[in-house]
Amino acid sequence: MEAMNVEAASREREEAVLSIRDLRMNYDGRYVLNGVDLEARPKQIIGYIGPNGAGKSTTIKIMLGLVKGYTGEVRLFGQDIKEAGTEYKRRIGYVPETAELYDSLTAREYLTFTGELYGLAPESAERKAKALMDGFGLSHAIDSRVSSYSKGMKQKVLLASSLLHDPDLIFLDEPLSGLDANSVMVIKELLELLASRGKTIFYSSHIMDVVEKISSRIVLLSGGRVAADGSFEELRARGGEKSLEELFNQLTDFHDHRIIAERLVTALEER
Ligand SMILES: Nc1ncnc2c1ncn2[C@@H]1O[C@H](COP(=O)(O)OP(=O)(O)OP(=O)(O)O)[C@@H](O)[C@H]1O
Repeated sequence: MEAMNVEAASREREEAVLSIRDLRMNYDGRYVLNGVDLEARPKQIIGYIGPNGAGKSTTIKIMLGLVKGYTGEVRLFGQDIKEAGTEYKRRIGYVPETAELYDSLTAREYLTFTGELYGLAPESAERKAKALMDGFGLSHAIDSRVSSYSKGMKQKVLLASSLLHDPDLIFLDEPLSGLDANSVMVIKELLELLASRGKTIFYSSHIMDVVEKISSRIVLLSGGRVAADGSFEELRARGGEKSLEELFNQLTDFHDHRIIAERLVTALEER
């Protein structure tokens, strides 16, 4: 029985697209991540939430190989990223929290360039760039410089650039930032369709009603560890019939919003 459990556990781990064990990271002696355990499988849309400064971006950047110096184990597609070389990065898409687009390029140039970096042939990269820009309602602006784009338009270009090489694992930091309500609906549908086709989507956001609606699983990072992990319904069953915003306050043990707001107003009114 024991042997079977071990076997099943190791098979489960092999199937995981992403597997993190006892991840720790400190900056200047202060532990930001202090024993994070996490696994993700194909078809999951995981909302990664937590207070400001909890270490969400740090976790994502470690998985992308952008932050070194951690301890613990990070496996993507079954391989330890410390031993994996760079090939696995072709299977990853990433939308960073702060965009670093090459503003002097047009969207067509930027997307074709990004596609080529991921190994697409130039004509295939350009065809996909055009299709994605069409899909996002930006075909009219494809030959304009990205520097002239609005915030939401830039966000769409970033989303397009993270998807055009058809990655299996997609990391999104605040993916809906700056998008209007119609665009939010398109992206939500898109993420669901991608997940249904076997992709894994791992995103972090502070917009709780969006997280509540689009995540098949919610992982809450607090105090350097995973403080809650489950579907919204599971978290709700644990915490009472509450909104995700209220559960977030409860799970991070935060109840002082009124007092803090009052202190701020008092400080503003002081002569
Ligand atoms: N390069 C760095 N050097 C020093 N400290 C850092 C560095 N990067 C991040 N930190 C610190 O690590 C902590 C976690 O930062 P991180 O950006 O991962 O948080 P987050 O959960 O993504 O926050 P937010 O929700 O505000 O985006 C913060 O206290 C931050 O100041």
